[in-house]
Amino acid sequence: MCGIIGVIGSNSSAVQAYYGLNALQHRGQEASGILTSKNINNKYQFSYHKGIGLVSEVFNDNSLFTNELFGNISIGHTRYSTTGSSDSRKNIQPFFVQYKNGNLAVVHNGNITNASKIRESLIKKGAIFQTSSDTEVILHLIATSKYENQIDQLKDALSKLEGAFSLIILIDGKLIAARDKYGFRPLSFGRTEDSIIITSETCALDINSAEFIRDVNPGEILVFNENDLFNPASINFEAENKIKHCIFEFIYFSRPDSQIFNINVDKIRRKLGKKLAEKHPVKVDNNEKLVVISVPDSSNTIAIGFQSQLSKLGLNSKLDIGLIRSHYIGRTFIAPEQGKRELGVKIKFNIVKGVLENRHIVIIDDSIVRGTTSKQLIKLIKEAKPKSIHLRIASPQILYPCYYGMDFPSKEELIAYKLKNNLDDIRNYLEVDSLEYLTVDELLECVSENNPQNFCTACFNGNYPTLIDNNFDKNKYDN
Ligand SMILES: O=P(O)(O)OC[C@H]1O[C@H](OP(=O)(O)OP(=O)(O)O)[C@H](O)[C@@H]1O
Ligand SMILES: NC(=O)CC[C@H](N)C(=O)O
Ligand code: SF4
Ligand SMILES: [Mg+2]
Repeated sequence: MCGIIGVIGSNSSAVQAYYGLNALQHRGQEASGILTSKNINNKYQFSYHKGIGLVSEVFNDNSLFTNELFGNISIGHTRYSTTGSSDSRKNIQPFFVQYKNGNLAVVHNGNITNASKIRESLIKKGAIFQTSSDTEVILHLIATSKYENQIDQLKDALSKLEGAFSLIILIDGKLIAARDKYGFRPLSFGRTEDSIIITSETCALDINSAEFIRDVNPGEILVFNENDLFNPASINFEAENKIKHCIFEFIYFSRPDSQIFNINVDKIRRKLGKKLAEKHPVKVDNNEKLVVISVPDSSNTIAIGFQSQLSKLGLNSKLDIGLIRSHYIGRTFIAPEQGKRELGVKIKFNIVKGVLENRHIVIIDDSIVRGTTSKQLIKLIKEAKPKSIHLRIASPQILYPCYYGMDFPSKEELIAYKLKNNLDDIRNYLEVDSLEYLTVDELLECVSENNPQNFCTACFNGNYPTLIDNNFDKNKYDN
């Protein structure tokens, strides 16, 4: 998914980008970078700093902001790799080049499904690629466009891309936001007194005390000029928009304090929990008290909704904290290798024995992807000897790969696919007393204030909104 941010206007733009990237850390934990443009004697110059690791690890020296990153336009990125190796420094964004019209830099959230085709046709014409990432084709397409004007070049380039892209582009004196016609990934912008901030999630506006203005529309290019900051030019580069927001942004990716696709994430997570309890409640013999526990952090709000709905249904329950999560371990699902994910889950959670022992427990999680988290957690919870363990999942079974910015590229990795979507087999594998998921329809009912047709649900039902590359290989261009 990745987190992106762009700031134009203030001379502390890089510091604002840094604060924003910290707020977006949950969207990518592998690498991060900030690039700043400064105008020295009427000449624009880029300076940048990037590295492998968390934002706080990469930017651990304050003097970077006073000595290097001090211009009035900055862009930043925190990476969760989907195309191109995660541990290769060359794939760390922002990417930048100098070309016939000046300096050009980009940060990207999403995954371009025809990147391989474009790359190979450019290579045939003599292009030299520096990275193994899909994002690099954007720079090539802009630089090789037949148009003179930079906005025309950009329109030309973007209309050749397929798949998911929320972009922030920095050219001399301008900051540009653009979003694919489906609006797969979020992108919005806001303002402070003297700057404009464009970002993946509104939590990065809040951390900068910026006021939200609106989302960048699907198929829109928005151009902010340093000389007229608050009057951006809006250009549509696609005649027709077929909106397909990623519904997984609500389920897991985004932070609950963000507003994405014009809805508060927190509100949808609560609804998911309520719907789950309404359609798939847990009933215990003699209405004995059921202890509802969430798998922190992504399911905390879902568990609140679940328990409040159980109470409404007259079912005896209480919400409690049965799992303690180490905050020194990040998100495990988005770790790039299975070994790291397994180790991550193992060292991330501890149980609160007194809460679980001799109780009926329902564990609430937002999703089961590879099954790494639930398998290990249930084993751990059993050490506390509960009376029974039930599992409720606030999304449908994930049966198909995502090609739009989430890294589960092969079906064979997905536990529901491996077990042929047989609920009993999954329940037996996880060793729980009962297991239920939300259905796709139930999930869509939770986003009904937006048009449910406007959401991508391909990883649950295989209805991909675009052509996909069945031979996709994340590491195709890695050595
Ligand atoms: O079935 P799996 O392949 O294990 O993936 C699903 C799990 O991973 C995610 O949590 P994660 O630990 O990434 O993030 P969180 O701490 O924000 O919940 C998600 O919330 C599930 O708990
Ligand atoms: N998850 C993302 O948004 C990834 C961006 C880009 N495709 C990369 O792999 O770096
Ligand atoms: S396939 Fe799933 S994760 Fe990917 S964009 Fe669609 S809903 Fe989101
Ligand atoms: Mg989780």
